[in-house]
Amino acid sequence: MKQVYMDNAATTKMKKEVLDEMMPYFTEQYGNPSSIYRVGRESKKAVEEAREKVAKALGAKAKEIYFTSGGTESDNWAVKGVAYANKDKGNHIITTVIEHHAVLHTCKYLEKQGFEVTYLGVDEHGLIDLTELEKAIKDETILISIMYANNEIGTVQPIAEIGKIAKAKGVYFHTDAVQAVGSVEIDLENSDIDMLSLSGHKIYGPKGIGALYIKQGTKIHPFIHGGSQEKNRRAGTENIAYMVGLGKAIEMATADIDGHNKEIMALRDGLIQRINDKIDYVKLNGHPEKRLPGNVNFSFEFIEGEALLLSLDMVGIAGSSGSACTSGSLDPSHVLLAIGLPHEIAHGSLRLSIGDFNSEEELDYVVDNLAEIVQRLRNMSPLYEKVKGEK
Ligand SMILES: Cc1ncc(COP(=O)(O)O)c(C=O)c1O
Ligand code: FES
Repeated sequence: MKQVYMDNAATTKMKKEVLDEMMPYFTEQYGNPSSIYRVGRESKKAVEEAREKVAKALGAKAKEIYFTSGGTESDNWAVKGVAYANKDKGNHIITTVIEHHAVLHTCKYLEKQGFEVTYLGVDEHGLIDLTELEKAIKDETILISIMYANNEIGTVQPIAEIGKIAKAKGVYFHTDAVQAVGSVEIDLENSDIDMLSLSGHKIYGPKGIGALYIKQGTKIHPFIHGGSQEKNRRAGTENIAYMVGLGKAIEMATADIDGHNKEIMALRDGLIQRINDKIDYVKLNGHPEKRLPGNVNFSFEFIEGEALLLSLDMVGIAGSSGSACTSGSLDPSHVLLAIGLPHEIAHGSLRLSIGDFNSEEELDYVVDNLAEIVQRLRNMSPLYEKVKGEK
């Protein structure tokens, strides 16, 4: 059966070029970077070259890049690390209600440890209000953590403006850029971002590797205690092959962001257009313009997301939904509720995230099948029959 993978925001298929660069570090190049003999020195060199690549892709200095096990660890480190290191200054953190759980659950944990957290709301498109942010800052505020782009609805926040506000008030600014890297130009040297999280598996690199950018001079605690790796801040023998993979993946993902976005956006806009044309009672979630190039998120009235996903899977299409059944909790997505969707509409949502391996022809297959499935499911819905009858 045909397989169409449209869940690139969940994870991406690793590129062959990335795997090729990683391979020698599993076998011949096995040295410990901390050792002084040749195989060790070669590993050290590979790690530092990978760090350079990550730094270059983000306009940062190599010494400001710390390898981690992924986006989740980077977020945990940034938020907890700054909170604990700056307790003498204050105990207040500002974030948003639409963050990834890696930030939200970390903040919930910190609340139990005596920190106070303000969760900013968002408008119907998923954007925060800058005036509200400014008003939320108080003398005790030590950190603002706001994601660059949202993983579910793709909305891109006004990061430069947030950075300016944070800097003017002398508050650290962390951004979770796991979904943004490779899709937006990032120039850290000329930004007011103090910490930035990224992850390998969202940019055609391996899973289980990521990085945290920590601007020089930022007061932050180490995350893992032990050996002297990562400048005494994140101990443990380096996962060299994966670091090399992340270096290659980010180099490829940022080589031509504009050109790449044009291609992906053409596919995305075509998909949005065709869904709007072919299916009624639909709503595009997220910002009409300020959104990630590959993100498509629709709500379909009179539909259960779970039934939709299972039916799509039966014809080989992989997408995702903010519905309870896929998130493992009873509530629908906190992001869809935060943009004001009623429960029943949030339940009927579908995210299709387009990536480098998708083609125009695949989109035709998706739209044709989606239209058919939606109609079939709606024909089983008494509510839909009632609304149709009234029309
Ligand atoms: C916005 C965002 N932050 C953090 C993460 C977590 O990254 P990782 O899977 O590398 O731990 C993800 C991925 O699910 C994400 O989309
Ligand atoms: S769609 Fe699965 S619980 Fe509603």
